[in-house]
Amino acid sequence: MSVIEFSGVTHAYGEREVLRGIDLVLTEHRIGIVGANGSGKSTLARMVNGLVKPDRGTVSVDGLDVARNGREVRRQVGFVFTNPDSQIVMPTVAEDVAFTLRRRGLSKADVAARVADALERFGLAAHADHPAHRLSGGQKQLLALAAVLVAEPSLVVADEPTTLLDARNARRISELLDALPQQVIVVTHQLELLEGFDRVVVIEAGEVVADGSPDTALGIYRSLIA
Ligand SMILES: Nc1ncnc2c1ncn2[C@@H]1O[C@H](COP(=O)(O)OP(=O)(O)OP(=O)(O)O)[C@@H](O)[C@H]1O
Repeated sequence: MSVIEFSGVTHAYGEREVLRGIDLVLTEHRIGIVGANGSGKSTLARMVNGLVKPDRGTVSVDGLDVARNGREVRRQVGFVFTNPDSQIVMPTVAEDVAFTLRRRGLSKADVAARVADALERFGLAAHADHPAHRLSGGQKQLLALAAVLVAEPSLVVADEPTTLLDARNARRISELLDALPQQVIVVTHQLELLEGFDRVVVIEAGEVVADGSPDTALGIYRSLIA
Protein backbone atom coordinates (compact mmCIF):
# COMPACT_ATOMS: atom_id res chain seq x y z
CA MET A 1 0.00 0.00 0.00
CA SER A 2 1.10 3.59 -0.60
CA VAL A 3 1.79 6.03 2.19
CA ILE A 4 -0.31 9.17 1.65
CA GLU A 5 0.75 11.99 3.90
CA PHE A 6 -0.96 15.31 4.55
CA SER A 7 1.23 17.59 6.57
CA GLY A 8 -0.12 20.91 7.86
CA VAL A 9 -2.40 21.24 4.83
CA THR A 10 -4.50 24.37 4.51
CA HIS A 11 -6.56 25.44 1.52
CA ALA A 12 -8.79 28.40 0.75
CA TYR A 13 -10.94 29.24 -2.26
CA GLY A 14 -10.55 33.02 -2.35
CA GLU A 15 -11.14 34.19 1.20
CA ARG A 16 -12.91 31.03 2.23
CA GLU A 17 -10.70 28.58 4.10
CA VAL A 18 -12.01 25.07 3.49
CA LEU A 19 -9.21 22.92 4.93
CA ARG A 20 -7.33 23.86 8.08
CA GLY A 21 -4.08 22.28 9.24
CA ILE A 22 -4.79 18.74 8.08
CA ASP A 23 -2.26 16.17 9.33
CA LEU A 24 -2.95 12.62 8.20
CA VAL A 25 -0.87 9.58 7.33
CA LEU A 26 -2.96 7.10 5.34
CA THR A 27 -1.51 3.63 4.82
CA GLU A 28 -4.57 1.37 5.03
CA HIS A 29 -6.06 -0.66 2.20
CA ARG A 30 -9.57 0.81 2.29
CA ILE A 31 -10.13 4.29 3.67
CA GLY A 32 -13.42 6.18 3.84
CA ILE A 33 -13.83 9.96 4.10
CA VAL A 34 -17.16 11.27 5.40
CA GLY A 35 -18.52 14.64 6.46
CA ALA A 36 -21.38 17.05 5.97
CA ASN A 37 -21.92 18.88 2.65
CA GLY A 38 -19.26 21.49 2.13
CA SER A 39 -16.97 20.17 4.88
CA GLY A 40 -13.99 19.89 2.50
CA LYS A 41 -13.96 16.18 1.56
CA SER A 42 -13.71 16.63 -2.22
CA THR A 43 -11.00 19.24 -1.81
CA LEU A 44 -9.03 16.82 0.38
CA ALA A 45 -9.53 13.94 -2.07
CA ARG A 46 -8.47 16.05 -5.05
CA MET A 47 -5.22 16.87 -3.32
CA VAL A 48 -4.14 13.23 -3.43
CA ASN A 49 -3.47 13.45 -7.17
CA GLY A 50 -2.69 17.14 -7.38
CA LEU A 51 -5.98 18.39 -8.84
CA VAL A 52 -6.03 20.90 -5.99
CA LYS A 53 -2.79 22.15 -4.44
CA PRO A 54 -2.41 23.10 -0.79
CA ASP A 55 -1.91 26.79 0.03
CA ARG A 56 0.20 25.73 2.98
CA GLY A 57 1.65 22.36 3.91
CA THR A 58 2.36 19.36 1.69
CA VAL A 59 0.66 16.26 0.36
CA SER A 60 2.86 13.34 -0.63
CA VAL A 61 2.31 9.87 -2.04
CA ASP A 62 5.15 7.48 -1.22
CA GLY A 63 7.35 10.44 -0.46
CA LEU A 64 6.62 12.24 -3.75
CA ASP A 65 5.34 15.77 -3.20
CA VAL A 66 2.14 15.80 -5.24
CA ALA A 67 2.29 19.53 -6.02
CA ARG A 68 5.70 19.08 -7.67
CA ASN A 69 5.36 15.62 -9.19
CA GLY A 70 1.76 15.70 -10.41
CA ARG A 71 2.33 13.72 -13.59
CA GLU A 72 4.23 10.96 -11.87
CA VAL A 73 1.70 10.72 -9.05
CA ARG A 74 -1.23 10.63 -11.49
CA ARG A 75 0.21 7.50 -13.10
CA GLN A 76 -0.20 5.79 -9.74
CA VAL A 77 -3.40 7.42 -8.53
CA GLY A 78 -6.67 6.94 -10.43
CA PHE A 79 -9.38 9.49 -9.66
CA VAL A 80 -13.09 8.80 -10.12
CA PHE A 81 -15.16 12.00 -10.19
CA THR A 82 -18.65 12.41 -8.76
CA ASN A 83 -19.92 13.68 -12.09
CA PRO A 84 -18.95 11.10 -14.73
CA ASP A 85 -19.64 13.57 -17.56
CA SER A 86 -16.52 15.46 -16.56
CA GLN A 87 -14.51 12.31 -17.12
CA ILE A 88 -15.82 11.01 -20.44
CA VAL A 89 -13.33 11.99 -23.12
CA MET A 90 -14.12 9.79 -26.11
CA PRO A 91 -17.23 9.30 -28.27
CA THR A 92 -17.93 5.63 -27.60
CA VAL A 93 -17.88 3.53 -24.45
CA ALA A 94 -15.07 1.23 -25.65
CA GLU A 95 -12.95 4.12 -26.95
CA ASP A 96 -13.34 5.92 -23.65
CA VAL A 97 -12.09 2.91 -21.69
CA ALA A 98 -9.23 2.49 -24.21
CA PHE A 99 -8.12 6.14 -24.02
CA THR A 100 -5.56 5.94 -21.18
CA LEU A 101 -4.18 2.63 -22.40
CA ARG A 102 -3.60 4.02 -25.90
CA ARG A 103 -1.75 6.99 -24.46
CA ARG A 104 0.52 4.58 -22.65
CA GLY A 105 1.57 3.02 -25.92
CA LEU A 106 0.13 -0.48 -25.40
CA SER A 107 -0.34 -2.60 -28.51
CA LYS A 108 -3.74 -2.58 -30.23
CA ALA A 109 -4.39 -6.21 -29.34
CA ASP A 110 -3.46 -5.66 -25.70
CA VAL A 111 -5.70 -2.58 -25.49
CA ALA A 112 -8.62 -4.47 -27.08
CA ALA A 113 -8.28 -7.41 -24.68
CA ARG A 114 -8.09 -5.20 -21.60
CA VAL A 115 -11.01 -3.05 -22.72
CA ALA A 116 -13.20 -6.11 -23.42
CA ASP A 117 -12.38 -7.49 -19.99
CA ALA A 118 -13.16 -4.19 -18.23
CA LEU A 119 -16.48 -3.74 -20.08
CA GLU A 120 -17.50 -7.27 -19.12
CA ARG A 121 -16.58 -6.71 -15.49
CA PHE A 122 -18.63 -3.51 -15.29
CA GLY A 123 -21.67 -4.85 -17.14
CA LEU A 124 -21.07 -2.54 -20.12
CA ALA A 125 -20.12 -5.09 -22.79
CA ALA A 126 -23.44 -4.67 -24.63
CA HIS A 127 -22.80 -0.91 -24.84
CA ALA A 128 -19.23 -1.07 -26.19
CA ASP A 129 -19.99 0.80 -29.41
CA HIS A 130 -22.68 3.10 -28.03
CA PRO A 131 -22.12 6.85 -27.62
CA ALA A 132 -20.79 7.30 -24.09
CA HIS A 133 -22.85 10.46 -23.51
CA ARG A 134 -26.10 8.60 -24.14
CA LEU A 135 -25.58 6.14 -21.30
CA SER A 136 -27.74 6.56 -18.22
CA GLY A 137 -26.21 8.42 -15.27
CA GLY A 138 -25.49 5.19 -13.44
CA GLN A 139 -23.97 3.53 -16.50
CA LYS A 140 -21.74 6.58 -16.95
CA GLN A 141 -20.59 6.19 -13.38
CA LEU A 142 -19.73 2.54 -14.09
CA LEU A 143 -17.90 3.66 -17.25
CA ALA A 144 -15.88 6.25 -15.31
CA LEU A 145 -14.80 3.60 -12.83
CA ALA A 146 -13.98 1.12 -15.62
CA ALA A 147 -11.90 3.74 -17.47
CA VAL A 148 -9.87 4.42 -14.32
CA LEU A 149 -9.39 0.81 -13.24
CA VAL A 150 -8.37 -0.46 -16.67
CA ALA A 151 -5.14 1.54 -16.29
CA GLU A 152 -4.37 -0.46 -13.12
CA PRO A 153 -3.52 2.40 -10.77
CA SER A 154 -2.01 1.37 -7.43
CA LEU A 155 -4.38 3.73 -5.60
CA VAL A 156 -7.97 4.63 -6.50
CA VAL A 157 -9.59 7.79 -5.15
CA ALA A 158 -13.35 7.82 -5.71
CA ASP A 159 -15.41 10.90 -4.91
CA GLU A 160 -18.99 9.78 -4.26
CA PRO A 161 -18.85 6.95 -6.82
CA THR A 162 -22.38 5.68 -6.19
CA THR A 163 -24.51 8.85 -6.07
CA LEU A 164 -26.23 8.20 -9.40
CA LEU A 165 -26.59 4.45 -9.04
CA ASP A 166 -29.68 2.38 -8.31
CA ALA A 167 -29.47 -0.01 -5.36
CA ARG A 168 -28.34 -2.93 -7.51
CA ASN A 169 -25.53 -1.01 -9.22
CA ALA A 170 -24.51 0.64 -5.95
CA ARG A 171 -24.11 -2.85 -4.51
CA ARG A 172 -22.17 -3.89 -7.58
CA ILE A 173 -19.74 -0.96 -7.16
CA SER A 174 -19.48 -1.62 -3.46
CA GLU A 175 -18.56 -5.27 -4.15
CA LEU A 176 -16.11 -4.22 -6.86
CA LEU A 177 -14.40 -1.75 -4.53
CA ASP A 178 -14.31 -4.38 -1.78
CA ALA A 179 -12.64 -6.89 -4.07
CA LEU A 180 -9.97 -4.52 -5.41
CA PRO A 181 -6.45 -5.48 -4.44
CA GLN A 182 -5.49 -1.81 -4.80
CA GLN A 183 -5.62 0.81 -2.10
CA VAL A 184 -8.89 2.75 -2.19
CA ILE A 185 -9.98 6.10 -0.77
CA VAL A 186 -13.74 6.65 -1.00
CA VAL A 187 -15.55 9.90 -0.25
CA THR A 188 -19.20 9.12 0.36
CA HIS A 189 -22.47 9.97 2.06
CA GLN A 190 -23.56 6.34 1.70
CA LEU A 191 -22.20 5.06 4.96
CA GLU A 192 -23.04 1.41 4.26
CA LEU A 193 -20.40 1.54 1.51
CA LEU A 194 -17.77 1.77 4.23
CA GLU A 195 -18.70 -1.42 6.06
CA GLY A 196 -15.59 -3.51 6.52
CA PHE A 197 -13.27 -0.61 5.61
CA ASP A 198 -10.01 -0.35 7.52
CA ARG A 199 -10.28 3.29 8.47
CA VAL A 200 -12.77 6.14 8.32
CA VAL A 201 -11.84 9.83 8.61
CA VAL A 202 -14.56 12.35 9.51
CA ILE A 203 -14.14 15.93 8.25
CA GLU A 204 -16.09 18.79 9.76
CA ALA A 205 -15.63 22.40 8.65
CA GLY A 206 -12.20 21.65 7.15
CA GLU A 207 -10.78 19.73 10.10
CA VAL A 208 -10.41 16.07 11.05
CA VAL A 209 -12.83 15.52 13.93
CA ALA A 210 -12.77 11.72 14.11
CA ASP A 211 -10.47 9.07 12.69
CA GLY A 212 -10.51 5.35 13.36
CA SER A 213 -12.43 2.14 12.72
CA PRO A 214 -15.73 2.52 10.80
CA ASP A 215 -17.70 1.65 13.95
CA THR A 216 -16.07 4.31 16.07
CA ALA A 217 -15.71 7.05 13.46
CA LEU A 218 -19.17 6.59 11.94
CA GLY A 219 -20.69 6.53 15.43
CA ILE A 220 -19.16 9.95 16.07
CA TYR A 221 -20.25 11.19 12.63
CA ARG A 222 -23.83 10.03 13.16
CA SER A 223 -24.00 11.88 16.45
CA LEU A 224 -22.58 15.02 14.78
CA ILE A 225 -25.24 15.09 12.08
CA ALA A 226 -28.16 13.93 14.24
N1 LIG B 1 -13.61 25.47 -7.13
C1 LIG B 1 -14.16 26.05 -6.07
N2 LIG B 1 -14.24 27.41 -5.97
C2 LIG B 1 -14.76 28.01 -4.89
N3 LIG B 1 -15.28 27.36 -3.84
C3 LIG B 1 -15.24 26.02 -3.87
C4 LIG B 1 -14.69 25.30 -4.99
N4 LIG B 1 -14.79 23.97 -4.72
C5 LIG B 1 -15.38 23.87 -3.52
N5 LIG B 1 -15.64 25.09 -3.00
C6 LIG B 1 -16.24 25.36 -1.67
O1 LIG B 1 -15.41 24.77 -0.70
C7 LIG B 1 -16.18 24.16 0.33
C8 LIG B 1 -15.79 22.69 0.44
O2 LIG B 1 -16.16 22.04 -0.75
P1 LIG B 1 -15.90 20.48 -0.99
O3 LIG B 1 -16.44 20.18 -2.34
O4 LIG B 1 -14.50 20.14 -0.69
O5 LIG B 1 -16.86 19.86 0.14
P2 LIG B 1 -17.46 18.40 0.29
O6 LIG B 1 -17.28 18.04 1.73
O7 LIG B 1 -16.91 17.47 -0.71
O8 LIG B 1 -19.01 18.66 0.01
P3 LIG B 1 -20.19 17.71 -0.58
O9 LIG B 1 -20.44 16.64 0.43
O10 LIG B 1 -21.34 18.67 -0.67
O11 LIG B 1 -19.73 17.20 -1.91
C9 LIG B 1 -17.64 24.39 -0.06
O12 LIG B 1 -18.12 25.47 0.67
C10 LIG B 1 -17.59 24.72 -1.53
O13 LIG B 1 -18.60 25.60 -1.88
